[in-house]
Order: sequence, then C-alpha cells, then structure tokens
Amino acid sequence: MSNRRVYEIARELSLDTKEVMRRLQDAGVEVKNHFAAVDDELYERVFGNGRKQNSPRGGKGSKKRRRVVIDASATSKPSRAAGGDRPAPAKKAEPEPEKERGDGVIRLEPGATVKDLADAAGVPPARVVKILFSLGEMKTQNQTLTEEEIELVAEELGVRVELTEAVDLSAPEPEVEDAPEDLIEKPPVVTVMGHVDHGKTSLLDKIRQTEVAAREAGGITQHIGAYQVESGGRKVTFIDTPGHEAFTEMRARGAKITDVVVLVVAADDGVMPQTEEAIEHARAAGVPIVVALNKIDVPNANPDMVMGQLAERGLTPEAWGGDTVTVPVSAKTGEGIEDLIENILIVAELEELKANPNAPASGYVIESQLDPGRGTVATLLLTRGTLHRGDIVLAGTSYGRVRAMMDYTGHRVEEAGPGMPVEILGLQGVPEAGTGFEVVEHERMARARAQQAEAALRRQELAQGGPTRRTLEDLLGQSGVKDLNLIVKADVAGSVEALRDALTRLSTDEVRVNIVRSGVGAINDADVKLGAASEGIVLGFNVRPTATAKQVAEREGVEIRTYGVIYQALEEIEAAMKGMLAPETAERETGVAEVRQTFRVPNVGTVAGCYVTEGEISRNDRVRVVRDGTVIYEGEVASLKRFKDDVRSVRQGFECGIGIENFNDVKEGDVLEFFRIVEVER
Ligand SMILES: Nc1nc2c(ncn2[C@@H]2O[C@H](COP(=O)(O)OP(=O)(O)OP(=O)(O)O)[C@@H](O)[C@H]2O)c(=O)[nH]1
Repeated sequence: MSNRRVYEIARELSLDTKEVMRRLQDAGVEVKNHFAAVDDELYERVFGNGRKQNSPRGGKGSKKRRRVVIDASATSKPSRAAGGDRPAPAKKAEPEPEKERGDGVIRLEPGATVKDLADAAGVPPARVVKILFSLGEMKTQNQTLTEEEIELVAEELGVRVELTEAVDLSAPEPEVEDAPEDLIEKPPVVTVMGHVDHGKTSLLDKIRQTEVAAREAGGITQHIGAYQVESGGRKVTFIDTPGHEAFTEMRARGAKITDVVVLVVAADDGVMPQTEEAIEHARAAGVPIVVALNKIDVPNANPDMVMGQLAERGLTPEAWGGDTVTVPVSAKTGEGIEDLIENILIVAELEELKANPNAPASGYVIESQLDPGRGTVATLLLTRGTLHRGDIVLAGTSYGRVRAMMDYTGHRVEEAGPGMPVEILGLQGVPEAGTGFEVVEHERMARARAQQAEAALRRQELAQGGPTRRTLEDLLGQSGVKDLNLIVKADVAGSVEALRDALTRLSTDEVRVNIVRSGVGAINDADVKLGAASEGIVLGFNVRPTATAKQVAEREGVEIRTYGVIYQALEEIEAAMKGMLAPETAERETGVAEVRQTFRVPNVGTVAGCYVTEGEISRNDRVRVVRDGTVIYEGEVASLKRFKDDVRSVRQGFECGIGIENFNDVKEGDVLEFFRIVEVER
C-alpha cells in the first residue's frame, strides 16, 4: 500500500490543496495539513471518479509532474528592452529581476530566497514565512527555498511559478565536444606519489629550484599548490602537494586533474606498501606512470633490485624491454631531473592532451584558504578555456568575480589558459580542494547556483543523519577504560613538546591519553580528518583552525579546542578526566510510543505520527527506536508536537508528532522508548 500526500494529490489532479482537504473532510476524514497522508483505498474512495474529470493533463506519471515549470529556455528569452520579437542582443545583460509576466506567472531562479519569492509575488516576506511555518517549515527572509517549498507557497498565494533553468551541479565541465580545430596542446598535470621518505617533497623542491635557477630573473616561487616548469619551450604543471592522499581526495570529489603520475621509489629502499598503493591509485584512475628512481647518489643504492621489484608489479622498465619509463634521479644532487621532465613530456605526448582555449574557463580548485587581508585565496587549475580577470567563477557553494589573478611566481596576470595554475582573489566562501569550477555569465546566476549547491549539501547531510559531534565530555563520558586521542597543534616547537609530554603524563588507569599527532602551525584539514578517523579531538595552543578545517570539523563532528596558556589546556583536560569519574549515571524510562504513520517534511526530515502507550514522554528525553525487538537507533528528540504546536510533554493515550535528531528512517510499527539519564550516588 502506498500513501499520497495531500499536496501530491492536488498536484496530480490539478486541484487546489484546500479543495483536496475539503473533499476529504466531506468524506469524513480529518486532515491536518498539506502533508497528511492518504492511503490508496481512501484515495480511490474519495477521488476515484473525479480523477478522470479533474485531470486535464491526464496520463499516468502525472503524480510526478510538477506544477513548477522548468523553463530551460528562459535565459534566451527576448529582451524586453529590445521590444517585439527581436532576439536578445548578443551581449547579454544581467537577467531581469524576477517578476510577474502579467499572466499571473512569476519567474524565479533555482535557489530563490523567501524574500525573492515574496518580492516576485508582491507580498510581504512575512507572509511567506507564515505560510512556511504553517507547513512546518521555519525559514527566515534570506534562506533559500526548495522547489517543493516554492510550489507549496505559490499555491497558497494563488500564483503560478516558473523556475528559470534547471542546473546540474554535478557537472563542472560542460558536456560539449570541442571541434578538433579548436584544440591546442595543453601542459600535462603531474602528481608525485610514493612511499614515505622516498623523496617526494625533495623531488618537487628540486624541480622547482632547477626552474628558478633556470629563469634569468630569478625570483622566488611561492606556494600556491601547483607550479609549472618549462623544457624545450613546453610546460609541465606539477601539483605541489605530494602523496596519494591529495590525489585520492581530489578523485573522490570527481576531479580528474592528473595526467601523469610520477612514482618516486628510493633506490636504496625499493617498493614499499605506499609504493604499491600509489600504483593501485594511478592504475584505478587510468593515469600513466613515470618511475623516478630516486636517491641514486646514496652508496647503497640498488637500482637493479628496485627495477626487478617494479617489473614484478607490471612496471617493467624500458631498459628491460618493458614499456615503463624509468628515470634514475637524485633529488639531492639534481642528477636526472632534466631527464625526468623530458620523459614526462614524452609520455604526455602519447596521451594527446589537448584543450580548447577559446571556451569559457572550467577546471578544478587545487587549494583554497581564507587570508585575513585578502579574503579567499584559491588556486585554480584550468582544464578548459581561458580565465580572465573580471570573470565570474562558480565553485560549488562559492562564487565571485575574479578581482586579481597571480601565476605561481606571484606575478599578476590578466588571463590564464588550459593546464595553468593560478591563484585568484574574489571568491566568497572557501571551496574545498577538488571542487570543480566554471565561469558563468551573470553574478545572479552564480549566486543562485551556489545557494542551490548549499541547499543540496544540507539535504545530503540531513539524509545522512548529519554528523554526530564528539566533544571532550562525550569521549570521556563513555564507560570502561577510555582512550583519549588528541591531535595537538601549537605555534612553536617548544610548546608542542611541552604539551605532548604534559598531556601524556595526565594518563590514569582509567583514561589513557594518546597523542595521535602533534605539530607546529595552524590546525588544518588533515588534523581534523585525523581527529575524525581516530575519534579524538584537536587541541590548539596559540593557533587557530583554518577556514576549511572549521568546515571539515563541522561536517565530521570533530571538536577543536583552542587555548592561549598551556596550563589552562592541561587543567581543562585534567578536570574533564576527573569530572567523568564523579557521578555515576543510570537510565530511567519515562514512556513508550508507537509509530502509527510517518511524514516527510522537507528540510526537517521524517516525522513520526505516534500514539503514547505508556507513561509520559517529554521533549528533553532521549529516545530509542525499537524495531522487531531490536534497538536500531538511540538519540535525542528533535521535535515534539501536538497538532501544529510544540509541546513539552505528551501523556499516555494521546497522539503526537515526533521528530528524532539525525534519524529519518523511522517506520510505521516502530516502538519508541523514552528515557532520561539520571545521576546516582557512586
Ligand atoms: N641522499 C639523498 N637523500 C634524499 C634524496 N631525496 C630525498 N632525500 C632525503 O630523504 C629524506 C626524505 O625525503 P622527503 O623529500 O621528505 O620524502 P617524502 O617522500 O616527501 O616524505 P614524506 O613527505 O614524509 O612522505 C630527506 O631526509 C631527504 O633529504 C636523494 O635523492 N638523495
């Protein structure tokens, strides 16, 4: 049996929701709001006949049909200024603000806010807020609306809405095939991978130094996440963050950036676990491998042994009749570096790496951070087209006009072509590494799409139940012997040492303090990710988290605590450790409810329509979801309502609506047990 919502029926039958509710009421059924569910039998009974007459659009699939019309042609509509039916002028002006077209239809861009809708419909924003509220949605003027919300509110207001242009956020690169004659050769993009200590960083440094030395003017290259070197008039772009972590992370976000992988293998150490992992990653991505046989200067270097190991893994060197380009190098002396670059170019040539420079620019974000003086500083790597200063860039939830653009030497540039890394200023928000970007024509469109991406992200988080935040107290509140995993960052090495030692000494029989990582510098993404992986927390002493680290912490539910004085950090951790030993706790059951129906409320999640069978349940209780005798979830009550009103508690024998924090999978027939944690004497 399937359920339809009131608004779905209205949509399906092209009726007003009020009319649907009236008919249900006439049939003796109490309906509370647009989201009330109507089962098949009731639907047939009430609307069985009317469906045919009432459905001018008829057809099956009409249940899915949206009243919101996606009008993909909207951006090319004839300009009003031009009058008549003259086509829009070639130079596109900012699109006109949303407005009524005189036929009762208003146009809105996806990602429209409450205010946008209110303005377009000519009503005060408060009216829209009120309608949303009656639908169980709490929104302020500047919050974006989902398509469904726009539709429902429009219906209440008695206006029809057309959404201009549907946007696919998942495809940063336009799906256009460039004509062969438009393509020019683009520099290969290289990522350096290999086992720890085999010399990835040294090699990248050496390559860059060689380049600096080669350039007459000298000058210092600055770290922007990528740089270029030139050989025989051709350029190679190196991603400046070594390691397969960066590579996989980018790939995980769908970024196909790397054209060639340089696999660094130390000639004195050979193939190691991370070498194998790197080989797997490169193969999985279908990226050709060039082997840099490093440290050939060390006395115990054994290139033959290493080449044998590589051959065993399908990377037979050319010298041995295979087809893997293997270049002996020394990142220390610089020997073989030129050779390596030339070989990278040869391998790249076989890949026929080409791009159209005359297209609107698109590519990927390599790095980004918030600079106190300059705002968001992002490094972009172009895969197609040419980026100009003044262009409007959209990268996931960030967007903005390119205020300034610098190449990796720090020189200002006016434009950048395919394969080139550039640092740009002007974005709002800090996009994550690996996010695709593209140039869009209008700032309004960029804003709308960024907001849409933001909303999609929030929906995703909601669907995944959101992060469960682990605080110091939570970690220490668990029973049994506890491991307190800490990531410690400080401004100077001395403090790191001091903190590490002092914190470790805090360990007791019941709580073991483990310093998972410690280091100097700001708290970055990697620190937070490690915090998440080790279920620990991050401590900062005189350092702050970067903007992206904050975002990651938020997303992953990792606590970051920052201090200015060492003893304060120690005292707090020690107090927390002791605190948890103070009272013992026990559970006290308060009530039981049965789930009789479930409702999906946009942006809120699933709400369970319940009947309280025992005791008295309260908004502040914890709740356990029991299905067929098995506890499937335990968490907090997010909302407790009687009809439309929030209530503090509901007694046995009454119905209510219950939302469960971070849990949307509640089903009809589930039993909800409510309880409270109370303190008892030890
Ligand atoms: N003799 C010699 N030493 C090298 C060479 N390349 C790197 N080293 C040394 O090897 C050590 C590790 O080099 P890194 O460049 O830090 O290695 P890595 O692979 O980047 O290491 P992680 O960043 O920790 O993964 C350093 O002490 C380097 O000085 C080389 O060609 N010859």
